[in-house]
Amino acid sequence: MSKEEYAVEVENISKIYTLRNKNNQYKTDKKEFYALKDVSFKIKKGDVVGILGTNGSGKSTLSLLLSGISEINSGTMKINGEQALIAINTGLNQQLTGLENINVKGALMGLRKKRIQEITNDVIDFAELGDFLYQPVKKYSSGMKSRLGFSISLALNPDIFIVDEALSVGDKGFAKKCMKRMMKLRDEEGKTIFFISHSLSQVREFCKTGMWIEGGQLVEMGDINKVCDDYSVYVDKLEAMSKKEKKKFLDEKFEKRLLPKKEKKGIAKLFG
Ligand SMILES: Nc1ncnc2c1ncn2[C@@H]1O[C@H](COP(=O)(O)OP(=O)(O)OP(=O)(O)O)[C@@H](O)[C@H]1O
Repeated sequence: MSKEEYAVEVENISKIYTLRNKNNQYKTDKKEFYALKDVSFKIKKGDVVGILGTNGSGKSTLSLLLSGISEINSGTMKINGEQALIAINTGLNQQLTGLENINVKGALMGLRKKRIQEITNDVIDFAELGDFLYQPVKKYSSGMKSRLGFSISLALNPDIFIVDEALSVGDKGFAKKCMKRMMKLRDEEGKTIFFISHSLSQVREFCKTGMWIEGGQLVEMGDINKVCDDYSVYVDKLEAMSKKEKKKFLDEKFEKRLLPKKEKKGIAKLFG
């Protein structure tokens, strides 16, 4: 591991996505909005961060940025160490078998044959997929893909793990085994872990720091229990609203995420 105190330092990062308008597919009718806007934080090495937020708030967008799969539109991001994303639908080539996927990933990372063999042995041992490792991934169930993806990321042994709802599709036994392994990463190996889950009890139990993202912005960061408490109050408030009130509230919130025309021109200039 490198000497820096922080595993991740991000300052004012934004991610912009384009939305197509209803009934119209012309370019001029596209809307741009902030999936994330001006998010800043620093995470110390060895911290275990639970990312909370309602549907569409920007959690997965952040996980893709942190893992380097997606690029920021503005701001700065410094990642000190190797990182790996563990998510339901990323990183596996559907046409290749489980074993071929391991080889391709290892080769892309420039690993030696011996290291790839070690990783393969670890995956065979942890994923418990048996003969399915010789089948193309497209023949896997979603739970089996999650087993393979999780096992590959574990075997690669990065400094920073980003876990995005990966456990939600696995069976109970495998989810339990993964949690146990992740606790070991946390307690004995001092890894930095970002953990996205809609299960507040799981997040409270596993994480030290809470990060609440809402409407693409960082609302609160701090002690996990405090952030979970405040987030629960918000969710309860939202649930207590009538359907109409809720729609109005969410629409207004979304309006705030749209890029104003003036700003849009500036961004277009900067990023082509
Ligand atoms: N590739 C994309 N193109 C356009 N919009 C996108 C894309 N990916 C996500 N979005 C939008 O960006 C916003 C943030 O999505 P994101 O997936 O980060 O939310 P989330 O907090 O992970 O939600 P959930 O809890 O439902 O998984 C949403 O409005 C989503 O529709």
